[in-house]
Amino acid sequence: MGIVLGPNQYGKAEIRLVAVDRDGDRHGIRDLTIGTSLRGEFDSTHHTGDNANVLPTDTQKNTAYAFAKQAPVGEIEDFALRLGKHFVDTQEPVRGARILVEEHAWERIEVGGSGHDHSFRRGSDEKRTAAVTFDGGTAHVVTGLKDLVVLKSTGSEFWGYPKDEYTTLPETSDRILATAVTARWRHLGTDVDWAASFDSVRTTLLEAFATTHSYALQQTLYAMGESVLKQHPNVAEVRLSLPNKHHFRVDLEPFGLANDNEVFFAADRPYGLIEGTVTRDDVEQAPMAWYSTPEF
Ligand SMILES: O=c1[nH]c(=O)c2[nH]c(=O)[nH]c2[nH]1
Repeated sequence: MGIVLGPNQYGKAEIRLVAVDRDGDRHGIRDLTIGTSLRGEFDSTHHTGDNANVLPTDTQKNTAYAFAKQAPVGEIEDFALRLGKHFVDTQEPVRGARILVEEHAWERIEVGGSGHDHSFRRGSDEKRTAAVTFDGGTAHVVTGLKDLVVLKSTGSEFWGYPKDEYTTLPETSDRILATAVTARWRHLGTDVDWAASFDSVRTTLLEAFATTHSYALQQTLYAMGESVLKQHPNVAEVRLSLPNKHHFRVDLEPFGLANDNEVFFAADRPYGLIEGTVTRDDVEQAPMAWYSTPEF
């Protein structure tokens, strides 16, 4: 029986980078959390601790900061592509790079009816994400968003499920449906207007959530993914992770009050977790684009 090293990668996780665009009095601010992971010829360090091929994770972190100084960060997909290509193209033992970026929102503080030049407040928890994989030839770009919290106060049912001796959940034809959307979508190619594409996919996801009369969060998930693929020919597949943020109708009978779906208890855990991929059946799958992507 032999023991061998399996797939491995290494890099710096959660590099916190804030870049201020000081071009003029009206500053811009970009707030990113970046992860780098390198794959390649790293057997020696694992077997003997010979680090001749190991570009330190500290250097990887420094590279992200230096790149943010040398050129505007731009769209996070482009920034990730630049970083990934740099590591593969400049370090001979590095055969592949995976760069993860999460962008945190800041908004200008309103003063006297207009946004202040250099004072900001943190926006919502929603993050825009990019996951770029580059193997020296092909680059895969997976754009996404996280923690987009949405709720429908009606237009959601859940019934017709199997019941056994442990089932207590009452069937319902009217409930609150709420979730925090994590979605990632893989682009075909890299010649994309990332900002416009992101806005359009996000709008599509929200519209599909709002307009689908839901009999299950699973059905809503599929409708959201299908809608993105129908409206975006450049998107090959969509992966969604939807926690079912349960809202339980409070029993007000003890107080002699009817509760016509007006008062709910918002439970934070446990929650149902509905996950799925919606994909075109005529595109080549790209497992490397998703390798070790968080949530999927
Ligand atoms: O939309 C739902 N899907 C489920 O699978 C499920 N399970 C459950 O208890 N409630 C719900 N709701």
